[in-house]
Amino acid sequence: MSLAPNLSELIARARSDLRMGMPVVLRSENGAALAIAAEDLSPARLDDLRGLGEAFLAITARRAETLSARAYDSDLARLVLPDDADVAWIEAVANPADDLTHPMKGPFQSLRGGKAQCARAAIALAKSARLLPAAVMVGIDNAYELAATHGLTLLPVEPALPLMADLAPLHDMIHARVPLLAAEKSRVHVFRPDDGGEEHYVVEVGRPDRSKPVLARLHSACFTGDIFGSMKCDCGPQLNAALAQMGEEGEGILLYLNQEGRGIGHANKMRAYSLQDQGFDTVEANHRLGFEDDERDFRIGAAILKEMGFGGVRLMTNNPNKIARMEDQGVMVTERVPLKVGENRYNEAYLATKARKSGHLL
Ligand SMILES: Nc1nc2c(ncn2[C@@H]2O[C@H](COP(=O)(O)OP(=O)(O)OP(=O)(O)O)[C@@H](O)[C@H]2O)c(=O)[nH]1
Ligand SMILES: [Zn+2]
Repeated sequence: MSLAPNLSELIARARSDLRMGMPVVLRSENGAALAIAAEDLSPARLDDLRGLGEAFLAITARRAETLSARAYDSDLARLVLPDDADVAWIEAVANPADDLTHPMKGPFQSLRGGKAQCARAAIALAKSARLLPAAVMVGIDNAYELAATHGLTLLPVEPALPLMADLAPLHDMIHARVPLLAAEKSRVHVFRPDDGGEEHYVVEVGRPDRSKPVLARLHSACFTGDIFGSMKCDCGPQLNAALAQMGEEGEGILLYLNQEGRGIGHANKMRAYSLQDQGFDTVEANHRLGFEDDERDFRIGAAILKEMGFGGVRLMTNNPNKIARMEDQGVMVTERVPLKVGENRYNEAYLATKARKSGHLL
């Protein structure tokens, strides 16, 4: 019956359940598990979960590396919860905030041997909910009964994992004229994905010819830089400079992609900033939190450009990875237009790290 949620809707539901601190039931071919995001876990929920069996904490291999814990499942580790582990223990393992003041965490016992699919799904869901990539879990036998009794979302893991990795189709929901200071003849488009994920925005300056490469910027959201004028990065000046050049040329396409913090979300970016205050650089901070250097999905940018009818771009960027990803996805980059603005004494080390570790062009 069409009233029941389909797989993509179940994934969206599981994502928001985790975000609210609710447990979800994950069912894979070799066993089921109950999972709760490690972030904001209440003591009562932890007690209930522990009452169901041997609990463990799933973290990414990146976080395990910092903790010197064994990651037998290659991309993730499943740490056995010691008998006396409480919410504070879980917080300290999942969240690197106090790694320096309390460096002696562990030793940890990691689970090994197969059966990591549910943990993999829990971490993928936590990442897509923009939470810390860590989940408290317990293996269960009675997945259907538990989900039905407690009204929990039940997600089949084998079909869900590839669907989560796929790019959901995006649709141009609405566009309207919005005169901008930098470019009066502008329209703002709202693109919404099918999967209940983030919307993305496009500023179309003028009416660019679809048959020629268009001056384009793929800008990843940076709330602190774009809105508040943070000097920790160069995002605000880059956004303004891109719009100014499009205004001068009379046409261009600015994609404003909701991939805050290189795709880790705003709260996690602020956690990364706090680690940077402790002396870690931008890449190390991401790793300590359990993320890769860059968690953005540039397929979104290419899909929006293609949907709007553009096959080629003159891309305003210093990031060679953006160019490579556009070309992988069939959007030709005929020219790189450098965008070097906004360097200041607060962001010089950040920009130097991006050049040294992430291949950004100076
Ligand atoms: N995780 C994390 N994200 C950051 C940090 N500083 C800035 N960001 C994010 O980095 C992204 C920068 O986006 P862009 O300016 O589009 O991309 P870029 O890779 O710098 O490439 P170009 O600007 O095109 O050269 C934004 O999503 C910011 O929110 C940081 O220290 N940590
Ligand atoms: Zn920024």
